[in-house]
Amino acid sequence: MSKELSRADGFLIVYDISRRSSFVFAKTIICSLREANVRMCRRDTEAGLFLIGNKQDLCHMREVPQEEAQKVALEHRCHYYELSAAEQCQEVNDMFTTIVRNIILQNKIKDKRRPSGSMAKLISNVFGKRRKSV
Ligand SMILES: Nc1nc2c(ncn2[C@@H]2O[C@H](COP(=O)(O)OP(=O)(O)OP(=O)(O)O)[C@@H](O)[C@H]2O)c(=O)[nH]1
Repeated sequence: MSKELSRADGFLIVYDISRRSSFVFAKTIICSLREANVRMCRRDTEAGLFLIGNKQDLCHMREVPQEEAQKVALEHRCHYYELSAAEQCQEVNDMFTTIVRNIILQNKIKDKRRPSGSMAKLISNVFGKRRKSV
């Protein structure tokens, strides 16, 4: 995984519910992101993954059952949404708001877990801020 990708707070992986090949590709991406987390021992600080089934308006041509996508999402600790970007503008907005809120919350939790933050606070409490010598 590149440095830029490893710093990401979250990933939105969008597939087309009427094209199974796009779902298969989405699964490949999810697996490689989670494998990278394991390789880097980042289970505690892993990025949020959001699996999104788009083109819900084409459900009469559906090739990916919702239950199957939900199962994959559950297996890989992803949040799951299904919507139509073309017809559900408000749902898309709400989804982005939820995703951003979720990432902010996760970052707060990660910050609390990070020992270096509290160690830095402890050092600054003990020694105070360095003053310039006169
Ligand atoms: N019916 C329907 N079509 C959609 C929806 N969202 C996007 N599309 C159409 O899907 C096509 C691809 O959309 P893009 O925005 O180009 O998405 P992309 O991920 O770049 O897609 P690719 O070009 O296939 O890689 C366009 O013709 C869009 O109009 C949707 O919710 N419903």
